[in-house]
Amino acid sequence: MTTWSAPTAPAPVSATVALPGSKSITNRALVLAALADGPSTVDGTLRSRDTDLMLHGLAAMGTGIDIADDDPTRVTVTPRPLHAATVDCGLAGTVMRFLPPVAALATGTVAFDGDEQARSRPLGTILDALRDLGAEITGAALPFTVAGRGAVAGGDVVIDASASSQFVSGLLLSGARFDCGVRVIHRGDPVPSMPHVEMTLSMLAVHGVDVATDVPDEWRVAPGPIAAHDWVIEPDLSNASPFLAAAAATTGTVRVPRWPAVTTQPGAQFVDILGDFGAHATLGADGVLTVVGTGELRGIDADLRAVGELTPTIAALCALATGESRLRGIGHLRGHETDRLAALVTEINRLGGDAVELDDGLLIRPRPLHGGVWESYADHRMATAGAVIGLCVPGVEVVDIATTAKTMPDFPGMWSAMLGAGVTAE
Ligand SMILES: O=C(O)C1=C[C@@H](OP(=O)(O)O)[C@@H](O)[C@H](O)C1
Ligand SMILES: C=C(OP(=O)(O)O)C(=O)O
Repeated sequence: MTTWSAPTAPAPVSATVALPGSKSITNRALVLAALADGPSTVDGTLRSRDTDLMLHGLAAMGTGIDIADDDPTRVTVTPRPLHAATVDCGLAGTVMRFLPPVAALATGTVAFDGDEQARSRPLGTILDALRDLGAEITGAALPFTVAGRGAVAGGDVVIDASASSQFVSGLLLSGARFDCGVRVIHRGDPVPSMPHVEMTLSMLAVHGVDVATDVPDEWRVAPGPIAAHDWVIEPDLSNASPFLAAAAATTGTVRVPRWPAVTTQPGAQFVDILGDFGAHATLGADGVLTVVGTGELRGIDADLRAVGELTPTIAALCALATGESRLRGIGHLRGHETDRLAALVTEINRLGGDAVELDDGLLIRPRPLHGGVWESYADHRMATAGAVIGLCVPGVEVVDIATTAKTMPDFPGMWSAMLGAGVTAE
């Protein structure tokens, strides 16, 4: 077992942190570009495990993928007829939910598999939906195959997307290329991560796809071409969260450049959540977000259904806070990279904390923490949550810090750079 000694912050952090591109925007841009009516260039492409799996999956099915020699984040995508392939999804929800509808448009059988841990992530909903829409699919989870026939009838489909918004996004991203388009009707508990559905809708609109959203929990994608579009990818605001949390946790200052004034990324909502903890944030006219820790770290009561992927960072701050916190609306996190509710409770409590798993969330009470092993469960956000706690608690040993490469190419390097010369590794 290799562990990473999380560095404590000997002084308040003071740093400017430039984040690589958004995972969610990158993987949508790549799918839309592959299905478009001409070549598109994606600038600022996130190059990480999840996005490289998307690049490889699309390339395996026949899409032209050209990476600029002088800039690995500049990718030109040329749509070509899609054919039989093998696709590795790793542990990436966006790959396992966005590519099966693309594969159904291919001519030939596309075989999907992924990490052992990915085989238990919820997937049946979108595979059943594709069957209802005319695709031929074997299996209900990874591994499975899609016998593409070069076309999908499309039409109406009723799904329960309460386990993941990606079921909706996956169907909408390819829906314009189905013969009849697609009408997705959600029936069930509320769809989580709705900003990610908004992200899908706004990116489809940029590609000229007509989607009607006048009926709640229903999305109608008109059939038709997807226009090519050159993208410049925003920085990943969810991956900004551990760095911004560092400012709040150490009474420091962290600046993130290129913070978008308007965005569908759920990470933008972390700014208000930091305010609830007691930190101050300002967005300058130059696009730099500055978060300043005030020394106060209150407990919070928050419904995180819309921003579930921020939970590990938020729970780390809750474990360091002076008051009780209650995090709600996140039962679906049990189907993320790992069961994040169980993982957070186990790891916070192993360090001496007081975390309790609730039906739909977490209750975290203040209790002094001590050093110890922090398991990451192959979950990039569990690993970065351990780093946040380690800023204030000497002796935190994070297992498999390399798993952060799922969505960040060099988290340990960026973390050290943020801490600068004053770093002490315990
Ligand atoms: O569509 C997307 O890019 C994502 C949607 C969300 O998934 P869930 O709706 O499964 O939470 C989010 O948690 C994930 O990190 C990325
Ligand atoms: C839930 C997440 O990822 P995925 O896209 O694999 O679902 C996440 O990044 O927090």
